[in-house]
Amino acid sequence: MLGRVNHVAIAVPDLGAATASYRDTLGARVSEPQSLPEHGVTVVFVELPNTKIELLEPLGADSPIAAFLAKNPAGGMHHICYEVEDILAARDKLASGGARVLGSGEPKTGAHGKPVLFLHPKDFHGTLIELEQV
Ligand SMILES: CC[C@H](C(=O)O)C(=O)SCCNC(=O)CCNC(=O)[C@H](O)C(C)(C)COP(=O)(O)OP(=O)(O)OC[C@H]1O[C@@H](n2cnc3c(N)ncnc32)[C@H](O)[C@@H]1OP(=O)(O)O
Ligand SMILES: [Co+2]
Repeated sequence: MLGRVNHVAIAVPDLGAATASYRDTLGARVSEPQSLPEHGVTVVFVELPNTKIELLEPLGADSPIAAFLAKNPAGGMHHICYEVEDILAARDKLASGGARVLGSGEPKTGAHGKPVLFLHPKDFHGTLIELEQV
């Protein structure tokens, strides 16, 4: 079911500072910020040879990462995104096995313009999983 790791996400309190750290201190190429109000975050992507790092900060009052940052005020690893060929088939297989698909259960369009879903961290060893159809 799982394909490549599309990205590893780090939630941060200050996207500008995190962008400068990756660009200037670590010498990485970082994309322009993307505001995603339907997801309650603003993101940038750090482009690496074999995957990406998504840096994300809360956007709006109801950001799904607000509670995470309240518990981790300096920021922290937030989720890992795996690529799948058929997100609906993956969803149905996982849900039939008892995994909790977050939100409405219907894929939403993610930062790359592709359908994405999230799986509850408590069902996967304390790790929030994002699936992205490629
Ligand atoms: C899609 C656009 C973009 C892209 O890549 O294209 C993105 O990736 S956007 C990313 C932001 N969006 C999301 O994260 C959507 C899915 N997330 C959620 O629905 C919530 O964050 C949720 C339900 C995972 C957690 O919400 P919240 O923290 O408000 O709820 P709880 O406090 O009840 O948490 C329950 C339980 O889970 C633990 N938790 C929370 N977040 C994480 C995490 N990132 N990794 C691991 N564990 C997490 C939390 O500590 C609670 O544990 P407990 O032991 O009960 O205290
Ligand atoms: Co993501």
